[in-house]
Parts: sequence; structure tokens; C-alpha cells
Amino acid sequence: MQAQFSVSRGTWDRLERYVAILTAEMEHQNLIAESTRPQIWARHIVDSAQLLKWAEEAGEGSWVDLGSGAGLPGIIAAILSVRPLIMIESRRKRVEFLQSVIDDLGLTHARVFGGRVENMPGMSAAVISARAYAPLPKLFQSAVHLSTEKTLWVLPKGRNAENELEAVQSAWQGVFHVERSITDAESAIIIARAVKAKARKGRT
Ligand SMILES: C[S@@+](CC[C@H](N)C(=O)[O-])C[C@H]1O[C@@H](n2cnc3c(N)ncnc32)[C@H](O)[C@@H]1O
Repeated sequence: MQAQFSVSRGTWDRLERYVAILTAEMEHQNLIAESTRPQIWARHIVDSAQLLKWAEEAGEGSWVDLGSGAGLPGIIAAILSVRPLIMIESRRKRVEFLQSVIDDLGLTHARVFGGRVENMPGMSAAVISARAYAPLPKLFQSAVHLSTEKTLWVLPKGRNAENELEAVQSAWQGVFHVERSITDAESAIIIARAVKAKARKGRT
């Protein structure tokens, strides 16, 4: 990872510290699938870090991560970037964990909203990410009030990304494209801009 992303010593230390805290917390709550623990760097850290490249294309403003869970990709984005970052997570124990990581790593530009995405007050995010949070229709429906037409949506998806995207286009419009994931050749990242609900036909 150090070679792949050429990060500073301080950044590297924070990533290692995060992995240590996350692994320790696994004794108390199920934050990542147990089966993925041996490949935690490739499956979770690099998988999240690859999103930075796309997020850099966004204008100035906050990065909002929906359903952050263990802090993926939210905490990784906060370690690798100085962009203000808001993680939204509804489960109390996970919110407490995320806050403890922010405090421990001194990520002063990051914060957690403890609640449902739908209940987050409206805002104009520059970037919205969501990893394993919800299928596209629910994802857009729950978070469109956090976006403007300039918002860059960076959405890592499984092997079904193209089908999911096709299915959502009857109800949602936007400029969409699909990028390959570098951690799994069959997975993809949906990049979207100018997302908005399509006007329903037949209404006057
Ligand atoms: C499958 S986990 C994925 C967590 C993390 N993004 C990852 O990739 O490991 C989905 C997370 O989204 C949270 N979540 C689901 N629906 C939510 C909602 N409407 N608002 C806020 N958080 C939600 C869950 O509590 C859970 O922590």
C-alpha cells in the first residue's frame, strides 16, 4: 500500500493505528466480515483508498460518507485527505467507535452524524461516498438532499454495478460512468454527477 499510494510516514502510522484499533474493536462488535480480516489491507484499506483518486475531481467542500460502519471509506478518506469529512452512521456503538477513532487519530477535520442519512439536515456536499450502504434507489432517495448538481458521487459497488445502474435509470437521471476497482477486477465504482429524480410521467 505504501508503494501503491506513496503516503508520508505520518499518514502510514495513522493507517496502521486505525487497523490496530479496528482489529481490537472486533472483540466487541462486528465491524467487518470475519472472513475478510486476514486481508484487511487489500479488502478494506486499499479498497477505500482507491476512491481518493475520484474524489479529487470534485470541487471544494465536504465529503459525506453514508453508512460509514467501521469507517470505510470515511476514516481512510479523513486520513488521506484534508477535505472536511462527515460520516453518517445510525448504529450507536458504531458512532461511538467512529468518534473514538477521530479523537485517537486527531482527525480534527472529520466528524460523525449519529443518525439516519434521511434525517441529516440538507447540505451541499462536494463528494458523497457509500460503501455497502444500500442499493442505488435507496441510496439516492435517502441522500439526494445532501447533494447539488455539482456533487460527485463515488460509489463502490459489487459485481452487479452495471445492472444496478441500468435499473435505476428509469427513476433517476445523472451523468454516470463505471470504473473498475483495483482491488477486485470484477467489482466496480460508479461515479455520478448531477443526480436527480426524474419527473414522473402523467403528472400535470
Ligand atoms: C454493511 S455496513 C457497511 C459499512 C461500511 N461502509 C463498510 O463498507 O464496511 C452498512 C452500514 O450502514 C449503516 N446504515 C444503514 N442504513 C443507514 C441509514 N439509513 N442511515 C445511516 N446509516 C445507515 C449501518 O448501520 C451499517 O453500519
